[in-house]
Amino acid sequence: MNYFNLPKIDLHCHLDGSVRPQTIIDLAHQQNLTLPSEDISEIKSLMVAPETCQNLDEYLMRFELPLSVMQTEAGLERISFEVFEDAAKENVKYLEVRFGPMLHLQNGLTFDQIIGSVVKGMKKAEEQYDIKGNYILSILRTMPKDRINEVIDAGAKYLNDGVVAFDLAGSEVSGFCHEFIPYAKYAIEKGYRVTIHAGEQGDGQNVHDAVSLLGAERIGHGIHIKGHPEAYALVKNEAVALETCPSSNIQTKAVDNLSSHPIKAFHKDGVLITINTDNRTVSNTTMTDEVRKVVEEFDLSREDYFAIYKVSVEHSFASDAVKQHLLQFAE
Ligand SMILES: O=c1[nH]cnc2c1ncn2[C@H]1C[C@H](O)[C@@H](CO)O1
Ligand SMILES: [Zn+2]
Repeated sequence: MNYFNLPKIDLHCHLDGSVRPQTIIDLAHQQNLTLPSEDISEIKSLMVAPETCQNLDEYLMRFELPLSVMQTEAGLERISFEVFEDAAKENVKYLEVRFGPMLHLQNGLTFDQIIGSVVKGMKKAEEQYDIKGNYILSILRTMPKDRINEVIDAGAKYLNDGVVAFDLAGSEVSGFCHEFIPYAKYAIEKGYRVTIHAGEQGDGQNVHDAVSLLGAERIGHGIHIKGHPEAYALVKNEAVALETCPSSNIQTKAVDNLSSHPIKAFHKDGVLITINTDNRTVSNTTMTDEVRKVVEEFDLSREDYFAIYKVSVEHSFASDAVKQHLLQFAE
């Protein structure tokens, strides 16, 4: 299989984890910021999480540097354009990018400016390349909750015009969903779709809670439904799609190595899985690499690949028209 030429869909990609190292240097100069180094390979090494991370929390420390240059409208718009450009150039046909608006308040931007800037960058890329996209607004579980509804309100202006869904991200502790029930409910009432990071560092019960308490239609990672029969059955029976990110899962120690990743076992058993990058820079990856790794490690056929592609289309938060467009690329 020619992995580069295959049509691909990425439903789980973080904006701040997918910044080009050169862009960090350019924006730091424009914004008069001092960098730890001017050398691009050193900047890259500060952004890429090592395979020897202890856990998710260590992985999450790699976002500080990119976030430092993501505090202006121009910076956000450029980075958004570039992530769609990079994906389009490797035949990603549809990309859902997520980010945490609350992480971009350091210079006094409003939520409208923050969300408006990334949507503008995405639309510019959609005009130039054969790619379609949408944004997901992530709330960081460890941050104060007092402004969550403000984020939801600000994003509502862009709903189905660049923004489609609500997510919870960041460090994962057991039972976190209980604290977020009113916020997820508010987002759903406003018209957001819901995907939640769960079962990555935390247990399978978090996945069960995300679906049953928060209304998640998709789950970020969801690895730990393995070993939790109730969560496994719920995900399978309710056709909740898992957004699997193989390279990231190894770095964060969600799995020991690729061969022990449950992705193929899930797929063979009818649990809906998708293949995604998580963070193009922090995980030092592309969709081409993620697809190659999964297909080669688990000896998937072309038919298997396109079955997964179709799950991605069906469970994307794209409009029906975009879904029809994406199905044209399927075999
Ligand atoms: O894989 C992840 N799990 C949980 N949180 C994550 C992951 N990748 C990135 N994040 C966090 C760090 C980013 O700053 C934030 C918003 O994109 O989301
Ligand atoms: Zn993620």
